[in-house]
This record gives sequence, C-alpha cells and structure tokens, in this order.
Amino acid sequence: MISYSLPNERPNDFSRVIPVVRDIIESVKARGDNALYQLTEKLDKVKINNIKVSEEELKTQASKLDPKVKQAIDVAYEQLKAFHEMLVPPNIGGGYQGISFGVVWRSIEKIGIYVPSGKYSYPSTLLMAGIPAKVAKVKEIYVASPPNQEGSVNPALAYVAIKLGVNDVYKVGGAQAIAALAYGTESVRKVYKIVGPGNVYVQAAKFLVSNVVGIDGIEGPTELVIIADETAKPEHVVLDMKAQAEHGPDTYIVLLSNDDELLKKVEEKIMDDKKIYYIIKTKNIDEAIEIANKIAPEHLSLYVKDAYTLMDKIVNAGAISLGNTPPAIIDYVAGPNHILPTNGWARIRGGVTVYDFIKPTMYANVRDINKQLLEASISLANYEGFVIHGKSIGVRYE
Ligand SMILES: NC(=O)c1ccc[n+]([C@@H]2O[C@H](COP(=O)([O-])OP(=O)(O)OC[C@H]3O[C@@H](n4cnc5c(N)ncnc54)[C@H](O)[C@@H]3O)[C@@H](O)[C@H]2O)c1
Ligand SMILES: N[C@H](CO)Cc1c[nH]c[nH+]1
Ligand SMILES: [Zn+2]
Repeated sequence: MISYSLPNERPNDFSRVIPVVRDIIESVKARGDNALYQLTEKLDKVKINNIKVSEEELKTQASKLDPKVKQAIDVAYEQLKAFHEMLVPPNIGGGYQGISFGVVWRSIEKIGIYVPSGKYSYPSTLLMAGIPAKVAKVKEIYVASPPNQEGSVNPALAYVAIKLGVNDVYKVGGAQAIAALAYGTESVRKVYKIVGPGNVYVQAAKFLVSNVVGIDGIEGPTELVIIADETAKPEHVVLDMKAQAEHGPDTYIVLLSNDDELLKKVEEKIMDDKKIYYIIKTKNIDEAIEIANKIAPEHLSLYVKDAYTLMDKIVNAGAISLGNTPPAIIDYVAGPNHILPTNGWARIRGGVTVYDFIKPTMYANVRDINKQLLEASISLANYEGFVIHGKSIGVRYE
C-alpha cells in the first residue's frame, strides 16, 4: 500500500507499549531469574533450562555454523574493525594562561549488548556493537539475545561471541533482558550502559531503565528515507525499500522524489504490498532534503547524481548511503554501524561507534595562573554567592 502523505506518528513509536513494558521491568526487578524464565516461556514460547549460556553450550552451538558463514563473519569483522579503529581519539594535553589541561579517554567498565532475534536473528548486530566495544578496550561485555526455538543460542551469535571473547551470553530477550542488564538478577550481571537495537518493547525498556543505567539512545524498528532523482534505477529503489521493510510491519519507509517517471515505476511494484510505504513527490531535490532532515531517519539513501555534494545539506540522518550504494551494505560489511538512531534521535546522535564505549575524562593542573584568570574565578564565585569557592582559590594564589 502507498500513502502520499507522511504519518502524524512514526509507525515505530513505542509509547503505546510503555505500560506493558513497565510491568515486565517491575517483575524482573522483583523476581529476578524466575521472572526471566516465565516471561521467556510466555513471550518467546520456549522453555529454557538456564539463562547464562555455558562455555560448552556456546562452543557446541558455534560448531553447528556453516563454515561459509564463519568466513563471512571473519571478513566482515576485519572491515568493521578497520572503520572503528579509524575513530579512536588520542589523549590530548595542552595549556593556556598558566594552567595545563587535557583529556584522557577512559573505557566504560561494564557494557551490556542487546542482540535482537525475533522473526529473524541478528548476529551481525553483535559484530556491530562488540567490535567498537573491544576497540574501546571495554573490560566486561555481557550479551543478551532471545533463545532460538530449541531453547539455545543462535549458532552465528555463539561464533561471534567466542570470536570477540565476551564475558557472558544470556539467552533472554525483549524488555525482560534489558531489565535484567539494568538491575542484575541471580544469573545476569548488572551493567553500566546498555547498547543495542531492538523492537518497540526493547526500546521502551531502554527508555524506562535509563534512570539507572546508561543507554546508547533509541534504535528501534528500522527507518529508511530514499531521496531519488531521475538517475536512480527504479528496480534498485524498490529493492532497497522492500529490503528494509523485511524488518517488520512497524518499519518506516519513505521515498522522496522529484521525478514522475521514477515514482510511477516504483509505485507499480509496491502498491500491492500489505506494508504501507510513504511516497512524496517533491518540487526538487532541495525540498526532498528539507523533508528528510525533518524526519531525521535512521537510514538515508541519497540516490542522486551529485550525492557527495548534496551530502553537506543532510544534517539529520543516522547513516547515509551515497548514490547507488544499497543501505543493506551498511547493514553487514561497509564499516559504518547498522546500530542507528530511530524515532528522531538522529537529530542528536549518529550510529554506534567507539565513542559509545569511552568517556572524555578532563583534567587541569595550575602551574602559574595568570592574574586576570585568577581574579575572574574569584569574582564569579562571589557573584554566584559561593564565597568559600572564592576563598579556596584565593588562599592558594593571592
Ligand atoms: N535501529 C537499529 O539500529 C536496528 C538494527 C537492527 C534491528 N533493528 C530492529 O530491531 C527489531 C528486531 O525486532 P525483533 O522483534 O525481531 O527482535 P527483538 O529481539 O527486538 O524482540 C524480540 C523480543 O520481544 C519480546 N516480545 C515480543 N512480543 C512481545 C509482546 N507482545 N510483549 C512483550 N514483549 C514481547 C520477546 O521477549 C522477544 O524476545 C526490528 O524492528 C528491526 O528493525 C533496528
Ligand atoms: N537495517 C537494520 C537496521 O535498521 C540492520 C540490519 C541487520 N541485519 C539486517 N539489517
Ligand atoms: Zn536491514
């Protein structure tokens, strides 16, 4: 189906599930592992015998993996690692007006990674979060992901977990997994920050526990905005839209184009789908960019002839695929992350990088403070009424 106007609310808006997620969180807080066993049986329709995956179970599951898939993971791993290593910031020191100052980067000590697995499994997500975490030298990494229908862990997930050397893997998913990582249970370690995408239940849970644990933001059901001009191939546009629509009915897929010919060819191919796609005819590409910046999508495909130049006009997007680059290449191997902001969060942050796993710890050391700076600090302290602040400075340097 096609809508020719944008929805008032995003299809992936999670506010509607907040009440049920709040109850899930409360039951995990109150009943720990028992709640996890019950909720897994109720929501994942599978009985698990344990929550923490043993070394042996991990190895057994990984051994089931097709060697070709192992090889694909190994190849993707190197590309993603190269991207994240490029972003590692240096410790920086300097000084001004008699004060030496700087920044040392510190890794977050305990990280929880959520790896989605519902209708489809997403072991690629563990690569996307685990590699920057390892590049950032995070010491403790705990992974939670729903069990498969055999009540065990996905073989590719097990292979990646072993390859990364994560500390624990828990076979629980959904809001209950987020609650367990946030509060800890008998089996699940409490972490300092949770990183990872997931459905509306997972994102609502991250939002609700963000008062007790750090979160990387909101990375919910997939969003794709395509800006296409007359150079775009309609068959590629259709495939990119249908690819990201595979993630579920609550994905948000928008085509913005100024070209009637292209629009007509795309409409013919998608109008009979059950999924609602949004198509907007724009006056020109600038208007398309203006609409895209307002949407602030997770994925933006700039499928136009002068993509590199026009990229400067894109201010709100999680990740941009340029020209005829398929967004799905970012999903797996390009280097940039596929854990990307949704629900408008692309206005304030981009995709997951090493920066999600490190903190800038700043320092200052007074050597021979400049008189004017000294006086300024004391007069500001007195102006704000913090006289002892002023005294604690003056006593040292006046
Ligand atoms: N934004 C991003 O960066 C990004 C990246 C990858 C995937 N995704 C999105 O992640 C999502 C994956 O969703 P998924 O469902 O396949 O896997 P998921 O792991 O996110 O969610 C599955 C869990 O949801 C829970 N659940 C299911 N129905 C429920 C209900 N009625 N009440 C309470 N809990 C319930 C179950 O416990 C289950 O374990 C997709 O929407 C996909 O688009 C987003
Ligand atoms: N496009 C998804 C992010 O919205 C990421 C993904 C993982 N696997 C396939 N696709
Ligand atoms: Zn995808």
